[in-house]
Amino acid sequence: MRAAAVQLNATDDPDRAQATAERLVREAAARGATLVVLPEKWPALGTTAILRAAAEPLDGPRGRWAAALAQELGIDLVAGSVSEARPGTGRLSNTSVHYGPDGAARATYRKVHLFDVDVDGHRYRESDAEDAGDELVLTHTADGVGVGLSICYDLRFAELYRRLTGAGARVLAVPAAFTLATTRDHWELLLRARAVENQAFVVAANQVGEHPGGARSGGRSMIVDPWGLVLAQVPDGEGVCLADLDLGRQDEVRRTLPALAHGRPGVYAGEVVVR
Ligand SMILES: NC(=O)CC(=O)C(=O)O
Repeated sequence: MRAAAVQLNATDDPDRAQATAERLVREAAARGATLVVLPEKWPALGTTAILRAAAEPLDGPRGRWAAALAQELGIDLVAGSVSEARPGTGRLSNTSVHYGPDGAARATYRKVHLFDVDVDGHRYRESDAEDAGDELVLTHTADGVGVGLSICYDLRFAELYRRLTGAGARVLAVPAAFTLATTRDHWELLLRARAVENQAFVVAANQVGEHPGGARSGGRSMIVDPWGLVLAQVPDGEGVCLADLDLGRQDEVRRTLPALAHGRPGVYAGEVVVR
């Protein structure tokens, strides 16, 4: 199975972002990818006003575009995330949808951990406009491979990925708009840690460059294998990287270093002895 991570720079212009995403997804499919991941908030990124202006219900133009593209190319498309308008609430969700090769929406995940953080000289307050999801979601490709869905800041919460792995994830999808500063110092470290501790492939698609309002994303989209090795990485700028996910190799890693089987969740759930 060949996977791809798309890296782009979203602004206040969803049509431009869609044209870039389409070019890169088509390139990935032409190079043999059957699982493609887009970044977080791939159509538009910037101020809260920009997110609100670009927000759509999931069956809006961006959702219909993603479904049609997945169907035309015959791929599993984890369409990063979009700002989902939730009519009647005045609020948004940061929502990732997996479209199958038949164009059907197979799974929907809403970001559980909102990024309310001051970093890189910027004040991020996702909760100003967005509501957090409260469900973990494992989806399956058309070939039956378990893919755990997550979004960006979720990457810092190891428990989420452990639960997805326990439910059957072999691949962890991480669409992101990781800040420039945290991409530099934390991104690869966290992606490789999630890969090693879950003995899972990680397909991580990041935004890159500056967005209106001053936020900056660090790029370095990558695909990591269950041993923690970086299989492919996008250079600076917009682009796509691809790698073959060898599920047999993953079985071997899980068999020969059976840390997942050695876990003792019953002990972790107990009280901590404090002296
Ligand atoms: N932008 C995010 O949601 C998260 C991020 O940039 C970080 O955790 O660092």
